[in-house]
Amino acid sequence: MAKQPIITVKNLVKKYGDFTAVNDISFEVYEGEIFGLLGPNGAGKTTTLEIIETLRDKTSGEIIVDGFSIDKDAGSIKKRIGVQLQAAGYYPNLNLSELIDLFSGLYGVKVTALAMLEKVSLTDKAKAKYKELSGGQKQRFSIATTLINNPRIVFLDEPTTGLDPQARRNLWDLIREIRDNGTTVVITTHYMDEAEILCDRVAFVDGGNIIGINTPDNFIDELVATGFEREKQVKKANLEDVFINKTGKALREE
Ligand SMILES: Nc1ncnc2c1ncn2[C@@H]1O[C@H](COP(=O)(O)OP(=O)(O)OP(=O)(O)O)[C@@H](O)[C@H]1O
Repeated sequence: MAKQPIITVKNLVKKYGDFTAVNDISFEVYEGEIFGLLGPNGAGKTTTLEIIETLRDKTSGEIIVDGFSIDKDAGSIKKRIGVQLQAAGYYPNLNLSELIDLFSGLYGVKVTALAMLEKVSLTDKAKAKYKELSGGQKQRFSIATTLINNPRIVFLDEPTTGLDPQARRNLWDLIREIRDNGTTVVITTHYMDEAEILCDRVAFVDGGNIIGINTPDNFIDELVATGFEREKQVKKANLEDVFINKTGKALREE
């Protein structure tokens, strides 16, 4: 079946004064995939995401999200996407359940707070405040808030930064589940192991340019075909394998 683009970015440019942060990039995200934007600090990933999310103005270019043009119909795009809020948006006196109720009210949709928390395995924290959560729980809660309006696409900006190996794996499972339930996922990450395992396709961004888009497998095969060979790994496991082996796969956040 032909892949259907759900996001089309054409010749996107973003300048901050004289500085060009995004330099005429074009790419498509296909419906139902996990698409990764990878690149060093300052490459332009967050700027690109926030323009697609309608949170930042572009300098020029064209963006279509789920059939809607960002120039003509940003409101329809907002309704169809899920975006992680900055932690500052989580009113400190409300518990998780109350926060979900508040957000669903703002979106004008009816959801059951416990059902949303169930999706991210946080029902036992329904009465807890955001600040009382561990790093992994905070990320899971933040992902739950992106799902409230039953979006067609969710955007996750470095969702696993700072998490321990168990929480990271748990979040990968959650992100795959979101994709398998029919929601397209756009993610940024600095972890290449994560992108290789999780993303269906990735784009490398550097200095405001896209320097390649492909599946992780094809990228690796292309490099190997040039004669590249990684230094031989003499050991069959690494320290992370030891960590997981000794501490188990279960989440340690209670
Ligand atoms: N509001 C702004 N005003 C001026 N320059 C900005 C602004 N926002 C971002 N930039 C610059 O644009 C460039 C791209 O920033 P951006 O945050 O998009 O990078 P990034 O790829 O997401 O980086 P990171 O991996 O560090 O999050 C950087 O050089 C940054 O300093």
